[in-house]
Amino acid sequence: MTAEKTPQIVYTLTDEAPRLATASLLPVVQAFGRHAGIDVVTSDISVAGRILGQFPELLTEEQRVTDNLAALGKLTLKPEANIIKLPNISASVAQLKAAIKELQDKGYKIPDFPEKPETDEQKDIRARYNKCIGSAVNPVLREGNSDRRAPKAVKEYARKNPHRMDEWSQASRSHVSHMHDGDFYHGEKSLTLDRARSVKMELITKSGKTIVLKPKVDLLDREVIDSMFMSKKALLAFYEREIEDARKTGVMFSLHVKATMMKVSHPIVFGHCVKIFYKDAFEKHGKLFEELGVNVNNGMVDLYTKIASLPASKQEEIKRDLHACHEHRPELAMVDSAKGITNFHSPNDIIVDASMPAMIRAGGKMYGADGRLKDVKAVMPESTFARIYQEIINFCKWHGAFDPKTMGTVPNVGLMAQQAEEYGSHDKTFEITEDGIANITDLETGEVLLSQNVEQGDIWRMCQCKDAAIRDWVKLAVNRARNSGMPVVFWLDSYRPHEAQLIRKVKMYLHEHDTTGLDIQIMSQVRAMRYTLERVIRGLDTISATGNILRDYLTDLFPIMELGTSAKMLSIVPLMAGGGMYETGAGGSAPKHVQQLVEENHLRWDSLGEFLALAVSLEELGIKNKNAKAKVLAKALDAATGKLLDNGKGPSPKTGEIDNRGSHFYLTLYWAQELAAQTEDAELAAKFKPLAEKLTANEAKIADELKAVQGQPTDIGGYFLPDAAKLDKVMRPSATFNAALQLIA
Ligand SMILES: NC(=O)C1=CN([C@@H]2O[C@H](COP(=O)(O)OP(=O)(O)OC[C@H]3O[C@@H](n4cnc5c(N)ncnc54)[C@H](OP(=O)(O)O)[C@@H]3O)[C@@H](O)[C@H]2O)C=CC1
Ligand SMILES: O=C(O)CCC(=O)C(=O)O
Ligand SMILES: [Mg+2]
Repeated sequence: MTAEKTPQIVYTLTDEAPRLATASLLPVVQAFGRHAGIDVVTSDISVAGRILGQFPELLTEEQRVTDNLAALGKLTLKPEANIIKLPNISASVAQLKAAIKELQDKGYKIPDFPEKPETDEQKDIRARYNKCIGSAVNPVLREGNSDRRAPKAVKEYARKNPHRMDEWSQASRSHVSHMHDGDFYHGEKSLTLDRARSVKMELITKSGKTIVLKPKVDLLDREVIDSMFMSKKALLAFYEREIEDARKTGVMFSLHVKATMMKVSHPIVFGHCVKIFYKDAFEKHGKLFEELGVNVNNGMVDLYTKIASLPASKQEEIKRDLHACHEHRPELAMVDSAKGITNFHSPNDIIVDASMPAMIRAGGKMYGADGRLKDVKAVMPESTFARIYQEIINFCKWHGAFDPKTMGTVPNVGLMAQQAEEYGSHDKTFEITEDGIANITDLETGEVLLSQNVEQGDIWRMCQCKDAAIRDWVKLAVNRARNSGMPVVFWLDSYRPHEAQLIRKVKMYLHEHDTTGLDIQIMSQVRAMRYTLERVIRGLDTISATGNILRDYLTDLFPIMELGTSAKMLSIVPLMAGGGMYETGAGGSAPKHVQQLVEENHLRWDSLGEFLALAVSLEELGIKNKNAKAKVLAKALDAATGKLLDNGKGPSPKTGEIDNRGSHFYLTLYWAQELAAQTEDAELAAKFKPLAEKLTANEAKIADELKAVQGQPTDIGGYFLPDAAKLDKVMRPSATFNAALQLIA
């Protein structure tokens, strides 16, 4: 991004499949945009780029990259912001280490990841790397609340071309297990501030020490703050019970967390489960594991990597002992049964928002080690949100699988602005070192605002939610209700202290709007799910207005049921400062897709989310800058996207059939045809006519050129930092298509 010129649309360069797709789509977008006087500039916020941005002093002049994320974060606070944000990796420690290794191998002199930082220098390095772990991008850029929905054309397409849904049986034994006490829900305390205050978080230990965990947090007037903890004792007892229950009853065991977004608490929650499951082996080898620095909060992959340095016989012994644990444990659900990757391999492999819908779509089943689909106990320790999944499972058992041909749609209006709720909790989450009292205390007056009795090992955290963010969220929900004609349900549980505070604010802020004729209700999550599903099967639509976690969970869950994937969602973040961020889809960066490209030169990534986001971005830009050409581009793009869906020109997962590049070609063809045919702007029509003609005449030839490259391995020169020239060559393999694009260059 250049500082001297104000970019009009910022297109982010991210990771994995979306990064690859960008190499093919962006040149088209830039070429089209130019004719409306729009500069489409890029901003690299990939995990590799973010790592390099942390160590400018260790890099050569050419290697150095600017801190694009910080710059983009600032841009979101300006009214002219117009950002297209593609999904990016929220890195686990294992992924981060792999990225560091790749960069080092490429000659970037960045330091190793310090496992156990001791010196000040190591601590500094670790602190910089910590900024690149987990969900590090989204909370910075999402300076607005979230509006995610399936556009009408997409929903219609799904109704006409329903995806596969596996059957549900009433005899299914699949279920969700969550804690009934001792979790974050159970002991939560919450209040709304009476004025701006600065607070500290401190632990007064039983032995009389005062440990300041967070010296200062500045809070705004009317902000909601929460203090909550998860009891380690209760969590371990819960795991013991559920593991044993799965064994006794003969269902598979699976664990589901969101370790990327809850990047401090959930890895700990995950690690405890692994240690309990393999308790005997951990008891026997615990000391050795400690010496090796094994940390299964990062998954069993960490253990296997670290023991690889041991003599072969010792490794064998450990593996035998781990294996022996399986004899008195239930069968474990697999992430990849062909490769022997279990549910415990890495916390990032079992991200709730993606893993639970996949299980529900598969008739409540997951894969076992033998590659067969089986009933499963889905363990999600935190009760707050786990219950919605049990409710939808109950519903499927009773009513059978959803029917994409007839089911209604469930758009979401999600609270996430200004680091709302869990997003802002990472630097306020602590693993308690000693029994004591955990206080949130006013720095000036010494008043203890919220207090909890905690024990060693408990996870204590504070969440915040700013008043302005809540007010904006209510406004967005009302606007969406008005514009769509759909009822809105706020999924809020009055028994949960944080949400009781929100309910008061929602009721208050609803009065700021004209809600005549609108159907707006507030229900606890379980009731809201039931109510919504009763409508869904009757073909009725219902907007869910939720907090941050359910925003994430529901915007994968419903799209996956309705459309087969969350890639087809329109995902808008109206920024509170007046700008817009247009996210693409609601899912992730599909690492499996990269593997297929490298092995078979086929990219199955569907850029529909990008097409939808781009159309809204262009339209907004047209409205704000009074740029009529941008509006024409937007309208033509929407029409082209509709045509692409109607003609079935989305990518196929199968090598040898149309892939991502093929679908980009068809989008370009239809977009050019629409522009050539429209009558609103004669100049644009004249400009795009030759391109439309050329592409139309060469359709078969280009489609063949794009298919011909498939079926053999290819090289993009890296995983986290692909080689730009190689990427360009792989992602733009049709000479005829590339030459045609020159017509509008
Ligand atoms: N907004 C963001 O930045 C987000 C980032 N992430 C990050 O993405 C990474 C991977 O997450 P994971 O949980 O595996 O989820 P993904 O959404 O990347 O993958 C799950 C599956 O969804 C399908 N899918 C998702 N998007 C598309 C698309 N555009 N086209 C076609 N299929 C698609 C694919 O299924 P199939 O191939 O079977 O068809 C894919 O294997 C993590 O690092 C995670 O943190 C996750 C969510 C949002
Ligand atoms: O920030 C992340 O890691 C993922 C966010 C996500 O899954 C979503 O926004 O749907
Ligand atoms: Mg998500």
